[in-house]
Amino acid sequence: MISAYSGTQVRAAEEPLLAAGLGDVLMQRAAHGLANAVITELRARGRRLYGTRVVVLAGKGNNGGDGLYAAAFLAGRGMRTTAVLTGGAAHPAALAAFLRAGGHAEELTGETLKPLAAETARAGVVIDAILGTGAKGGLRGSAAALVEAVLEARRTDGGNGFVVACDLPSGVNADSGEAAGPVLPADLTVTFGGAKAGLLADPGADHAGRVHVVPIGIEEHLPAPALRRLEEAELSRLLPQPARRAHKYSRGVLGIVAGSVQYPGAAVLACRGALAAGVGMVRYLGPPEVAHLVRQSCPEVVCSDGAVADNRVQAWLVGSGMGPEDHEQLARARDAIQSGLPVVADAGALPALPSKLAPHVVLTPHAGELAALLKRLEGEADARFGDREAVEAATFDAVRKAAGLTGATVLLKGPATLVAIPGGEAFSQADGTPWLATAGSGDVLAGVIGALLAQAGSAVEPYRFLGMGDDGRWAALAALGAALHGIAGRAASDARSGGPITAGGVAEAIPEIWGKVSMLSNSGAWKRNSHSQPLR
Ligand SMILES: NC(=O)C1=CN([C@@H]2O[C@H](COP(=O)(O)OP(=O)(O)OC[C@H]3O[C@@H](n4cnc5c(N)ncnc54)[C@H](O)[C@@H]3O)[C@@H](O)[C@H]2O)[C@@H](O)CC1
Ligand SMILES: Nc1ncnc2c1ncn2[C@@H]1O[C@H](COP(=O)(O)OP(=O)(O)O)[C@@H](O)[C@H]1O
Ligand SMILES: [K+]
Repeated sequence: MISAYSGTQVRAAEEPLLAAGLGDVLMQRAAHGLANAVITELRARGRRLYGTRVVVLAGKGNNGGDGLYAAAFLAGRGMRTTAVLTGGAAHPAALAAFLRAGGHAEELTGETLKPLAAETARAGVVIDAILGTGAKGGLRGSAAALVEAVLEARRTDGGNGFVVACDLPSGVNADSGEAAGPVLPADLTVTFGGAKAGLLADPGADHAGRVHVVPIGIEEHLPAPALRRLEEAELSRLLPQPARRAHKYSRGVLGIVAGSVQYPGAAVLACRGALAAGVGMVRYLGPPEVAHLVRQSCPEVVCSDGAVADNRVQAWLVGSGMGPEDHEQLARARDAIQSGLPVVADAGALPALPSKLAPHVVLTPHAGELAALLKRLEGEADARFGDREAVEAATFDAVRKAAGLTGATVLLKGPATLVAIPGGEAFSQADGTPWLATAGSGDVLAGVIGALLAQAGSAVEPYRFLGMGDDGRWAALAALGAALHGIAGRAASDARSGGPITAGGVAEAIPEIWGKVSMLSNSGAWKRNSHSQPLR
């Protein structure tokens, strides 16, 4: 699991070591990790260190100090290093070390801005150490002008050096991933002590490139993370496996209220997602025309046009492919949401939610749907997240806000899919490929999460190892679904040499991904019944 922290959490964890006079030791460790990452990257690219030009953009604080110490180390290895001092001053000891090592420093001024921007754009390596966790707001003033000029020079002259962000791309908010001003996008972010939450949430995640965490000795002082990312070890532990004496009802039945005469395909794709994700049985409720199509495409599904109350299930999925005019389906969706069972509420169910929900209700909006939901809940006049762009500019805050206002678990779909419960645990999964942005892909995801909810029952124990409160399991389940969906999408594309995929293709890829991920677990996966079948 990747654990990510707010800037404040990391700074608090540094406190005891700073109080013990270890500030310079921490900085040396950070700088060393940064320099080593640069060397590893250059070697991986088949580039020589000797003579390669490095420009470090160094702010006046400790982030700039890290960058200057790292550049001093690289100068000692024969790299040609220039420091651009962006804040009118620099960390004195780090600057002295840099100059001693043979580095060359330039002050950023009105006159030097253009030539320094051109030099930065041409450099083989750029270390962005303007601002770190001490930033207030985005880049401003001459530092902002420099980054804009570098971006412009790269656009026009095509510089292709790689950019390494020191701790986080300067101007990205460590807590939220927001970026109020210009940002130099990094190929690699080397972050210290623990990943920053803003590196796992867009737009910060988009600017960060690959994220590499360098331990500096503060780790034992870190609290519970602000944001988690499940990796293979956790996924394999959390994937349900049928017990030897399982029967279809004990494995979990998912009721699906989805699709409409206008969008019948959504019902089919949701069913396919659910069937691929290990559920014991799917019951479909909807108009006869849609049920007919579902039967033809998925003969495993039991269809009816009955009422929610007449169907015994362990979880519901409602809303995919439904519009505001589908009154009968919407009435079923409301009944399902109020049943007290775990529910995925997707697409068309989102505008028709009851006012107070609980974390066992998982909402699955994309950014546009989340904006509409928040606009309704906050009131149009006060809405901070009134449109898709506003949500995309602050995804982590938006998803947390929606969880807080609704009381539900909220999953915001996107390149980094975020999941949050009210006032608590949050996850970020970025396992997919942009090819997943294809019609019907969200319906498959809703089916997958529905199937996981149906299999999870009320079990709490399997999630304890994640170190969260009990409600956090709803977020973990949703994150597990997003991860499966993302990995399956990537596998489906890889099987076509990286080419496009269809939503149906994603569903088809899920069982094999499930099998592969489960095989990684040797601790015995999640067992609902007492007689478990060992994994082979
Ligand atoms: N505390 C420590 O001893 C350690 C800190 N570390 C590094 O130090 C960084 C944090 O250092 P600082 O607290 O000095 O803060 P920064 O280096 O992030 O920011 C420095 C200063 O920039 C100014 N500033 C803030 N917002 C600005 C903006 N929007 N535009 C222009 N200037 C702005 C402020 O005066 C601020 O104090 C971390 O990100 C990490 O890289 C690491 O070296 C590990 C140890
Ligand atoms: N750029 C992207 N990179 C990776 N995954 C993406 C990207 N854009 C969208 N996705 C994923 O694709 C799915 C799209 O869902 P959604 O927008 O609901 O599609 P639809 O409504 O057509 O079913 C989500 O799982 C989302 O996380
Ligand atoms: K930085």
